[in-house]
Amino acid sequence: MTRTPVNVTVTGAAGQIGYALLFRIASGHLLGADVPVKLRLLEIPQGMKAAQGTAMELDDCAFPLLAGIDIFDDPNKGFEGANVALLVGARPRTAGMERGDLLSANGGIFKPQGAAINAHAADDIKVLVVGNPANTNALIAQAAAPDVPAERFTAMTRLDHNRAISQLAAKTGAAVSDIKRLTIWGNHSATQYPDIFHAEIAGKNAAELVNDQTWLSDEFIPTVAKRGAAIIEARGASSAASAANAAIDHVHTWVNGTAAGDWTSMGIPSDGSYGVPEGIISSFPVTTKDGRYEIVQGLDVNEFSRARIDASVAELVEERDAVRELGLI
Ligand SMILES: NC(=O)C1=CN([C@@H]2O[C@H](COP(=O)(O)OP(=O)(O)OC[C@H]3O[C@@H](n4cnc5c(N)ncnc54)[C@H](O)[C@@H]3O)[C@@H](O)[C@H]2O)C=CC1
Ligand SMILES: O=C([O-])CC(=O)C(=O)O
Repeated sequence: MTRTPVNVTVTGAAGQIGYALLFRIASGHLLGADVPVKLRLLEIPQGMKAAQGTAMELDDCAFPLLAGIDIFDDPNKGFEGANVALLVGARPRTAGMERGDLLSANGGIFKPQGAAINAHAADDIKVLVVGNPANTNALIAQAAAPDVPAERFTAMTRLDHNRAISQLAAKTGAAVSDIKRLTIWGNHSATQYPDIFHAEIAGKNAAELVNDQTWLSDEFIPTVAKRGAAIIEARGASSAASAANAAIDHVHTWVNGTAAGDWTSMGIPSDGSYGVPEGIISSFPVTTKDGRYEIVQGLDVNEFSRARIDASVAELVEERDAVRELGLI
């Protein structure tokens, strides 16, 4: 093992996504089978004991790539030297909580974490926000980190992307590996828009192959957009292993690149492409190479897609305005 270990900070390490995520990071799935990692686990004081228990289990796996584990309840220490930060810990919505309350509670988490990243992370820091509302939490963290290039703050829509591929494969009988160029646009919420108009199945246009507008409008889009709620209903707990898997996919693709002829979906600060207001953290089709991403340009957006992208972006604008009013950005 000759490479310098990469420092990976994971917040919410004692939570259910954390438990599904840490073992895969330590076994090399996040960055590659030849990249040693040092884990920095960040929790709140009440989560420290459980995080220590998870660290004991990580030790017990004797992962050859795991070069160390440290556990913190202070973000300034947790993000020190971080090259990759996975912001998973968040305040869940509880009964009677309004959306404003949720944004405000999460502001109390993501603002100080953004500031700690600004002050202490490595120069090449890459941030993925998983904790909900992921896009707006990413915006809050990014606004608190003015010295870090804004494009390093991303939000997770890869779970939605993977869910959409799986639903499309089930409908068409195709293998998931034959499906390319699917896009999630907008917010990681029920307004998101999974777009198959540019997707390809074994090289053929997916929308033309499916040729079923009713399925698209009444089944595919709502199934993907409301899958999180369906999992909660079925499992009695929110998606954890699939969310952890998507976080691994997001960072792995960001660092190692998209395959030729394909793209992925990431929540990223808009540069104004496709009419999405600049600065909003919205999901786009992106290609990645050498640790950088670029929005896929020049796609025709039909009327059906335009209305759905606009609706999801309008929700993001509302969330941005709400956190602005709360003084969080
Ligand atoms: N973007 C996406 O696609 C998805 C996002 N999520 C979101 O991910 C988040 C985490 O989910 P779970 O692991 O299931 O929740 P969980 O409740 O099991 O774990 C959250 C953990 O975060 C910790 N935590 C809370 N505040 C913290 C802080 N300030 N610093 C460090 N740690 C903190 C808690 O102590 C807890 O251990 C939730 O917000 C959930 O809604 C879940 C699935 C998919
Ligand atoms: O809805 C939730 O709380 C979990 C989530 O984000 C998802 O599964 O997409």
